[in-house]
Amino acid sequence: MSEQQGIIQVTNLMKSYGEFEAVKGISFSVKKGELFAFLGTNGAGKSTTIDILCTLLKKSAGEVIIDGYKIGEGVGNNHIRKKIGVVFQESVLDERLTVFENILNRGQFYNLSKHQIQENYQFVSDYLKLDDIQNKKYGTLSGGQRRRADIARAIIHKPTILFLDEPTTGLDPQTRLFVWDAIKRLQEETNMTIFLTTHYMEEASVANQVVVIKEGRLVAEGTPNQLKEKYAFDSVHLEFKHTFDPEPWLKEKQLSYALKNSIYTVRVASTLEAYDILKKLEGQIQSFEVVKGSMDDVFINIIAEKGSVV
Ligand SMILES: Nc1ncnc2c1ncn2[C@@H]1O[C@H](COP(=O)(O)OP(=O)(O)OP(=O)(O)O)[C@@H](O)[C@H]1O
Repeated sequence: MSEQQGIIQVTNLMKSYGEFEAVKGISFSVKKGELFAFLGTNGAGKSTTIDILCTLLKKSAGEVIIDGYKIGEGVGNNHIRKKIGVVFQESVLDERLTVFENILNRGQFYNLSKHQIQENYQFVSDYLKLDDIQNKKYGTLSGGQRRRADIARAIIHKPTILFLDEPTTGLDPQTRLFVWDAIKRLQEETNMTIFLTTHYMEEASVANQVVVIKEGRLVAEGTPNQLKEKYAFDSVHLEFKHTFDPEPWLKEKQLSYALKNSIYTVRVASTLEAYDILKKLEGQIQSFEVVKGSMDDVFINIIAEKGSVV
């Protein structure tokens, strides 16, 4: 496998559930060591795709190559399973066992020696800070503690690729930051490839590569910056004094705008252009806010089929 080819290569992947086509021929590639964000609305086909990439679900058509091995052919699936770790939306740990016992079991599943499991346990405990929960039964843990244990279990065999299906959904902001920090450290310090689905756009904004799918089709891909350039824009939100009607002025200046709840959202090429508008309309403005284009805009605009909101 060359660096160019990518550690994950998906070509024209399709999956049908009976008559229903959940994944309709998607192609993309993930480079080794990158943080890859796989985005889409609910029901877009993200979990279906992840389940296929993790060898848990059979594809209907197309080709998937992971770490040089084809899914569904020869020893491909066995090889792939040893190379990947998976954190599902739903937990798969045993509620009656402690965190340590759960992780130990998983290590034995991979035929790791006792010594190797101990060594790897230190490694995962360092990243997920397991000391305070390792002797607690999984069933008694809070949501955030469970997530730490889930990720620890998924990486006890030090996989090359870690699949994370919405790893931070439902966590409080502080726990979310902790889990996110552990994921980023794993990527940066161990060169683990991270394949992530998330509904949090601030997480996607630090990915190396982003792919967006909609109704089973790939609708956009690129780096966060490339996508922001294409689908997001800076804007200035303006509320005017009641005595002033801004529409003739905005039209004369050929500015693109939208009006909602008496707030005008005016699209600008840069925050400097916003400054220029504010200066020109000084005296007529009740309040204002200058807003930088974000990954949220990117997502909303892509999903709305490139329709811009102003
Ligand atoms: N076992 C199944 N049988 C029939 N349809 C299914 C099955 N699993 C998923 N689907 C359908 O396939 C589509 C894609 O589902 P999938 O769970 O892959 O979406 P998703 O992008 O992961 O959504 P979410 O963000 O809500 O997790 C949905 O319309 C879903 O209802």
